[in-house]
Amino acid sequence: MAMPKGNFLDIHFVSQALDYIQQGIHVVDTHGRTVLYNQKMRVMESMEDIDILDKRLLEVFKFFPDENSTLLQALTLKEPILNIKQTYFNVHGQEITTLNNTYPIWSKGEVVGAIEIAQDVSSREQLRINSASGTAELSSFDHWTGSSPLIEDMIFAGKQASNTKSMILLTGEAGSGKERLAQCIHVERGLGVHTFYSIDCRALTDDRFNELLNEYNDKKGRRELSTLFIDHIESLDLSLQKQLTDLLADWKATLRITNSPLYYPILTLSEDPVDAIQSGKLDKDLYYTMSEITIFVPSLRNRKKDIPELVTYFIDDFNSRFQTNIQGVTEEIIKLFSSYDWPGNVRELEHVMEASMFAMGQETLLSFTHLPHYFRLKFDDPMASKPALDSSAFMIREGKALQTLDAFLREAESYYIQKSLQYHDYNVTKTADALGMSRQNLQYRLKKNNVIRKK
Ligand SMILES: Nc1ncnc2c1ncn2[C@@H]1O[C@H](COP(=O)(O)OP(=O)(O)OP(=O)(O)O)[C@@H](O)[C@H]1O
Repeated sequence: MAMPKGNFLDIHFVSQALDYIQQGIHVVDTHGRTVLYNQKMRVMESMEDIDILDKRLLEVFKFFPDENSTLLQALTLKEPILNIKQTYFNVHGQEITTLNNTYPIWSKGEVVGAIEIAQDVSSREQLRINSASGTAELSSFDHWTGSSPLIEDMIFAGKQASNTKSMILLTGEAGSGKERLAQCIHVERGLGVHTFYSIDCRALTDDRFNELLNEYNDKKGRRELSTLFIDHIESLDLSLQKQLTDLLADWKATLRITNSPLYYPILTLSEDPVDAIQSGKLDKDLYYTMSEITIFVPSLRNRKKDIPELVTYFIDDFNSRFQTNIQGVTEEIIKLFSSYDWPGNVRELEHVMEASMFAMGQETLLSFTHLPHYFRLKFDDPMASKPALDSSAFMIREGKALQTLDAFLREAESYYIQKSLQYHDYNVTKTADALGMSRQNLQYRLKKNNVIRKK
């Protein structure tokens, strides 16, 4: 490749240029850490830079046990891996299918990284049958993990709803367990393991939505009752929401006449319906049509009593998947987990547990040092859940082990940005100006560093 004159071919230059390419581009270094990730890839994998940059692939994506990432294969085999279709899951548990051409990158006779050029084929496979992993297992109320009062109320409401023929709306934050609850209701209704169909509305076009509904009609046939689980309604275009309103209104009208549904719709919203209507994301008529029975799935921060039970559940689950024998976690971990707010809910806890167990050697008790690096950074002091604001807090402290330079620099960055924001009365434009960066860059850093933005 011809090199331009001057000093402008830096990583930001390259990354901006890659954003114009209509195929997903993902570049990792020799450790499998992401160094470049273009706009198309962000859309295909529903991820932001902050979720992925500088992180190892296996910290971020989950692959089936017998499949390895094509990027990691290209790194270890030191040869191109061509035309491979790969299905995997992002940190939010979303299933992604891509068709990849992956190449090692060489410098001075050594492999220094790998580049993947990917095409999205998930949209062709958005009608999932059964659970995300494609296995025959569905969750049931008999094995629900968590028994806090809010969960008891939710299970009670779920069981009552299962006794009706009505459509059901599940609301709750991302990762709180809505799909899991939908599966429990399906099982409680006595429906078969292969009759739980799900459509994820994120990134669906008009045509694709209709195609999926037709595919569903073809697949479900007329013999066995099924659930049609429509996930993330708020992501549908308003015109599609109108279509969905009509479909659900027809469904209700048929039920009134025949008193026996052809299928059971269960829908989800990951936002507060009132906020979503006010912000113009959710059609009011759709909301009224689908909200006959609404069940709220509580966020993990409002039911921290469930954390020890969930931790034990994930240890057992990953022990059996990874063939390990981890016995438990230290008390410090439970205290620390209970002091944290879990914005990504149970899914975030699941990922933290998975990454921590992955990092363990022969030890049988999971402790602070096993937690993923990015997660440890949130807890300068294992008992604190907010980044330090006192200038002395991120300096060298007596009786405390030195942190790595990388961790120190991140902390310093977070501290300096926070102070600058306070100084400029939380005005992002003025702060960005003063710090000599674009507004967009500052916003990215605010997110990256979990900086608190309001007084
Ligand atoms: N009670 C639970 N016990 C064990 N695992 C759970 C529980 N609740 C949720 N999970 C796990 O957490 C992850 C997120 O759950 P789920 O997909 O049901 O959430 P969601 O609310 O539908 O998320 P999203 O809105 O992002 O689609 C899944 O891997 C799920 O298996």
